[in-house]
Amino acid sequence: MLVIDGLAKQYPTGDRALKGVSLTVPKGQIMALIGPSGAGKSTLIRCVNRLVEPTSGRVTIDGQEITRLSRRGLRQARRRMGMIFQEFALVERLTVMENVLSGRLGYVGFWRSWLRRFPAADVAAAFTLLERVGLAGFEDKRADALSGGQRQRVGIARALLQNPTLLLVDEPTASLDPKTSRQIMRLLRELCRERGLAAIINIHDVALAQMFAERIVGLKSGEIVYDGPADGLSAEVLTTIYGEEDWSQTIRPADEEGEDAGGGASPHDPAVPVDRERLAGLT
Ligand SMILES: Nc1ncnc2c1ncn2[C@@H]1O[C@H](COP(=O)(O)OP(=O)(O)OP(=O)(O)O)[C@@H](O)[C@H]1O
Repeated sequence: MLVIDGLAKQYPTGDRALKGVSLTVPKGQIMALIGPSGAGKSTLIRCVNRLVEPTSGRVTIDGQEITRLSRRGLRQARRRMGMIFQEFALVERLTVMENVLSGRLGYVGFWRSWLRRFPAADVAAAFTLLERVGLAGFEDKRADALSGGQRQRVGIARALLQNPTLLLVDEPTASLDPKTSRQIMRLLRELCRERGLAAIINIHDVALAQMFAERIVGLKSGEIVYDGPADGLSAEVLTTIYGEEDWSQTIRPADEEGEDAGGGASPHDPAVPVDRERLAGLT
């Protein structure tokens, strides 16, 4: 369980990005964070794992106060927080498998990771995860040869290989087409359910947030102005969050008809033969 209590962030420029945000995200809950540009969504997500240092307030995960940890303690605690970014943050010239295994860097020692020699169990777990995210057969493909949706799947597999209890997801669909965006959101929801993972997803697309998150938190100017169920997002609430607008086209019923429920890789993506022997060299 994640508990955020009175979190505030003032950047050195004077910008007050967060003004005392408090919320609790229970195990297994998917929470979408919405709000206009500059509302503080990214700052909030980054304060949870202290990529951005909060000015004041507390962040606690499963009883451990993250905001009090030393650098070393923080490094260990970050293993439990899987981070998934908009821009995928893959190492382009490395293979899919190598990118996924980099999720274990917080666990294996420096020399092992530098030499990219990972325990056999990690490699086996990475194979299983790649299969789960629909990328079986892509292990040996270079990251820069993948489509946006495939890259995001690699990012998800990498985050899950950490064995996190919480996912921090920053605009996962910002550079994806609408169908791929749905597939990625569905995959995230399924994985959270399967693993009892909590997730905070910073997302601009209100309809997608409504469709895939059970809880929506609306931020405006560093403060929570809505915290409730997805179907509570009325035109009035959206006006409070974003300002006056015609919201009738934005608010959609949570229907997913006509979607591909498999979440697998596109049939147009040629499968790549897996060189298991070469990958065995990583162990
Ligand atoms: N590194 C920084 N230095 C100074 N100010 C910053 C920094 N990062 C963010 N801010 C400011 O903090 C406020 C919140 O920014 P943040 O990026 O968290 O908002 P956001 O809701 O994620 O926006 P967007 O949806 O556009 O990504 C903004 O006023 C922004 O200008």
